[in-house]
Amino acid sequence: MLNIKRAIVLVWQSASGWTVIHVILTTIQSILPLALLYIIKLIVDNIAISLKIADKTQIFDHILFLLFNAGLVMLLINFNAVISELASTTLSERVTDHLQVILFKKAIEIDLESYESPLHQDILERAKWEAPHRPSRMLNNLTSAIASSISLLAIAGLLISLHWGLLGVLLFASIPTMAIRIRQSKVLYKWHRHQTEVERKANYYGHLLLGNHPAKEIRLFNLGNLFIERFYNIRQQLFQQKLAITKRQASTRLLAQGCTGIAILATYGFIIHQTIYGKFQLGDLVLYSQTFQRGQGALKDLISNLAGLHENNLFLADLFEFLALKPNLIESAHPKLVPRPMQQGIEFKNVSFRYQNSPRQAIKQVNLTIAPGEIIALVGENGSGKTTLVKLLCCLYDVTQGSITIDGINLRQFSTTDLRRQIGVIFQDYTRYQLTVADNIWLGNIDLPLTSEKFTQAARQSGADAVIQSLPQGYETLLGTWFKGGEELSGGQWQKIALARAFLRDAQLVVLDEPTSAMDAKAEAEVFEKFRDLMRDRSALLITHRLSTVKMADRIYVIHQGEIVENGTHDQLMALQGTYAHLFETQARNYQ
Ligand SMILES: Nc1ncnc2c1ncn2[C@@H]1O[C@H](COP(=O)(O)OP(=O)(O)OP(=O)(O)O)[C@@H](O)[C@H]1O
Repeated sequence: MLNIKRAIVLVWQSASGWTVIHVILTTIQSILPLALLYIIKLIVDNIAISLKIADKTQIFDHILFLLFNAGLVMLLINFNAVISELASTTLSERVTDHLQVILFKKAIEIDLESYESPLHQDILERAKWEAPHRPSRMLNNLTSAIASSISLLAIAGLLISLHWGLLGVLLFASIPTMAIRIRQSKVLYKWHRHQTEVERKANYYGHLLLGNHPAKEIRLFNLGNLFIERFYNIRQQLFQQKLAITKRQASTRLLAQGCTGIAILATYGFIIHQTIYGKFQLGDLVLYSQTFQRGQGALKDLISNLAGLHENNLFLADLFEFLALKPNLIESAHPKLVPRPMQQGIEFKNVSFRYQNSPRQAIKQVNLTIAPGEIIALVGENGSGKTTLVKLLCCLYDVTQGSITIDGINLRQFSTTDLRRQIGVIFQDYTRYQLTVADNIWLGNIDLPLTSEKFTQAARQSGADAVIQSLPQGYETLLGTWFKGGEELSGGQWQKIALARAFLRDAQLVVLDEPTSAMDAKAEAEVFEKFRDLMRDRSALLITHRLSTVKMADRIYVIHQGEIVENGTHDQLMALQGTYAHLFETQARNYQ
C-alpha cells in the first residue's frame, strides 16, 4: 500500500496536470457506456410499445431522438478514448523521464563500492528494468480500477433491482480468477528476482557483442560465435523456466475461467427463463443481458487492474529498494572547510584498508606524508596498492583503520565535494568523453566559463595543444566515434587531453596515476621537464612504472603488497640498494 502511495506521489511530481486529465477522462470513460446502455434499453422498450399501438409517428420520432442521443454518446466515447490515450502516453513518458533522473541522481549518490558488489548490481539492474514504467502503469491500474468500480456500482444497482442473486453470482464467479492472478504474479516475480544475476550475465554477453570497446578483441580472437552461443544458452535456460511456469499458470487459469463461464451461462439461462415467462420486458432482457455482460467486463477489468496493482507493487519494491540505498560514507553534518592553502599538508597515519568484496588487506599500516608544494612519487609492482591509496585519499572508500588528514583534520570532517575540489586526479582508466575537446577539458573544472584562457594553458601544459591544433575544428572538434563527425584520437592523444583536464582543476594536489603510460618518450619527457614549474605551489602525487620520470620527485615511496617498504629521495633509495634500486637498475638495463 505504501508503494502505491509513493508511486502516485512520483507520478504526481512528474506531471500533475496530465495526471488530473488522465483520471478525469478514465472516470468519464467508465460512465459513458452505461449511459449508452440505458438509451438502448429505452429504444427497445419504445419499439416494444410501438408494436402494440396503431399511430406510430409520434413514437418513431421519439425513437429517432433517442437514436440521435445514442449517436452523440458513442461519439463522445470515441473522442474520450482518443484523448485518454494521448493523456496516458504523455503521462507515462513524463513519468519515465522523471524516474530516470531520480535513478541517475541516486546512482551518483551511492558509493563506488556499490558498483563492485554483485548484490548491488542486481538491485541496480532490477531498478533499471522496472523503474521507468511501473509507476505510470500503477496509476493506470488504479484509475482503471476506480473506473471499473464506478461502473460496477451502477451495474450492481441495476442487477439488484432485478434479482440480488445475479450480483452474487457475478461477484462469486470472479473470486477464483482474482486469487489465482495474485498468486501467479507473486510466483513470477519471485522467479524474476531470483534470476537477476543470470539475466545480467546474458546482458553482459550482449554488451560484449554490441559494445564498441570490446569490438576489436571480439574480432581478433574470433569470440563472436562463442559469446552468441553463451548468450543464447542462458536465454534458452531462462526461457524454458519461464515457459514451464507460464504453462502451469495457464492450466490453472483455464480451470478458474471454466468455473466462471458455467456460473455466467446459468445466469443467462435464468434471465431468458424470466423473459419467456413474462416476468421481464423485452427491453429488460436487452438491458440486463447487456448489463450482465458489461458487469462481467468491468469485473474482469477490475480483477486485472487489482492483480496488476499487486504485480507492479512487487516490482516497484525493487525501485524503492534501490532508492533506499544509503552511501556508507556518511558526510559530516557540519563539515569543515578544507584548509587553503594547506600548511602542514596531507598525512596517512597507520592506514589499512580491505575492499568489501575481498578477504585480503589491500593497504597495511601505511604512513605517508605529502607536504604543501611537494612532489611525491609512489612506485611498486602491479597490485601493490598504489591506486587504492589514491582512492582512499579522494574518499572514494573509507579507510578500515587509521586516518588520513589534511593539516591534522580528518578527511571525514570535510564535505566530499569540497575535498574533491582540492584534488585534480587522472586515473589510469580515465574517461574518454565522446564530447568536444573543449568539453573534455572543461569537465575538469566546470566552475570555469566554457571558454577560458585557462583551457589553452592546461592544454599547453599537458602537450594537448599540438593535438588540438591538428584537429579540423580545434577545441570544437567532437571526439570519439559514437556520434557523427567525431574524430578518434590515439591512446596517447586521449591521455594528453585527460591530463589537461586534471591540470585545469584549481586543485591543491594533483594526482596522476600512470599519466603518461600511453605517451611517446618525447611527449612524456616534455610533460615532466616542466612538471615542477607546472605544479608551482601545488603538491603532486605521481604514480608511474617508468622510474626515469620518478627521479625528479622530492620523495619516493615504494609500496609492496600494500605496505610502504622504503621512502626517500632517488639518491637515498639508490644508496639503500633495496627494492627501488633493484627496480631502477632492472629498468635501466632493459633500456640499454
Ligand atoms: N575494486 C576492488 N575490489 C577488490 N579488490 C580490489 C579492487 N581494486 C583493487 N583491488 C585489489 O587491491 C589490490 C591493490 O590494487 P591497486 O589497484 O591499488 O594496485 P596498483 O598498485 O594500483 O596496481 P597497478 O600497478 O597494476 O595499477 C590488488 O590486489 C587488487 O586485486
